[in-house]
Amino acid sequence: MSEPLPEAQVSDFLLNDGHTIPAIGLGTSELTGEAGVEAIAAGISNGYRLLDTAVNYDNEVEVGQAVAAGGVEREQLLVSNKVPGRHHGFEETVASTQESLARLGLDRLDLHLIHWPNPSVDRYVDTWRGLIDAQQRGLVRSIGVSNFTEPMLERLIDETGVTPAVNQVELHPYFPQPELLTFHRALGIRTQSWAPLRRAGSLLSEPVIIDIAKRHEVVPSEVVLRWHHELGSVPLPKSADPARQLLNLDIFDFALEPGEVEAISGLAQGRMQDRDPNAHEEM
Ligand SMILES: NC(=O)C1=CN([C@@H]2O[C@H](COP(=O)(O)OP(=O)(O)OC[C@H]3O[C@@H](n4cnc5c(N)ncnc54)[C@H](OP(=O)(O)O)[C@@H]3O)[C@@H](O)[C@H]2O)C=CC1
Ligand SMILES: O=C(O)C(=O)[C@@H](O)[C@H](O)C(=O)CO
Repeated sequence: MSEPLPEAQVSDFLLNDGHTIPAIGLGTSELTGEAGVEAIAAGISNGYRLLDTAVNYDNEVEVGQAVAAGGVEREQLLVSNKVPGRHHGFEETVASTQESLARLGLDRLDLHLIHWPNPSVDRYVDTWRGLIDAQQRGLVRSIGVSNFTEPMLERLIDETGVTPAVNQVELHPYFPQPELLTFHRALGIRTQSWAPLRRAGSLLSEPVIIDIAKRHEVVPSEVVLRWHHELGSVPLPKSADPARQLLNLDIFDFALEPGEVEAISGLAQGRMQDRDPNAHEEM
């Protein structure tokens, strides 16, 4: 097993609720079974202190086992989960959170998100009230959302008075979402990036990214993940491979010039797939 990074190399961001969050996390979708436990435990050993999961990843048990076996104090780890669409509703959300804690073998989630707004169902405000209640009961430390648009965020705040700490959204150089990030900054909402490497397809072969990587003597994936950091977002790269997990963590010993950040954002071409939250819904 590779040597874990010194703690100092994974900096933290402040959330609007006064808590902090690591500046990078390990995405865990598709990390299931024994191999999933090993990959997530390797991530913890390699230095990840934020684990991103979801009820719908069917790996809460594996995440819990990795946390138990990862060799790091529980208080040093942030476990982040997501409420699925089929559990939307006030009572349903509280019950869902308690069931998740049982599967994870934890007494608290550090961050809990509404996974998708599902606007046609129109229960995301009730679900948000459920997360507020779960937080007040001490079941969850920080609460947030995922795949929410500006109007949806405004509605949550107008109707409940509670601003999400986080909005986790599809974000990568092909889909830089500058307006949404500006909106988040104005409201003090921390952005998290899902698919931050856009699943490591053509993005890592883009000439502009290769050139910037050569200039900084790093590799393209490090440039892309540093781009997220420069934008103030928390990328959640998923990797089952311990060497690539370590590589993805190694983004805190160089910085991109503003012109480089702008050039990378200039690769914008659209969403990765039909995941517009105004239309795409998941139960
Ligand atoms: N809130 C939401 O609706 C969503 C949340 N998410 C979250 O975001 C996480 C990350 O998103 P995901 O869709 O997995 O996509 P990513 O952009 O993280 O890409 C993951 C893919 O890239 C490969 N990879 C990882 N690191 C490298 C590297 N350094 N060089 C080359 N290839 C690499 C991985 O392969 P390998 O494992 O072999 O390294 C994997 O195939 C998810 O795991 C999940 O936690 C994702 C989608 C939606
Ligand atoms: O992985 C997640 O969290 C999801 O919500 C997925 O369903 C995601 O939207 C997806 O399917 C990406 O291909």
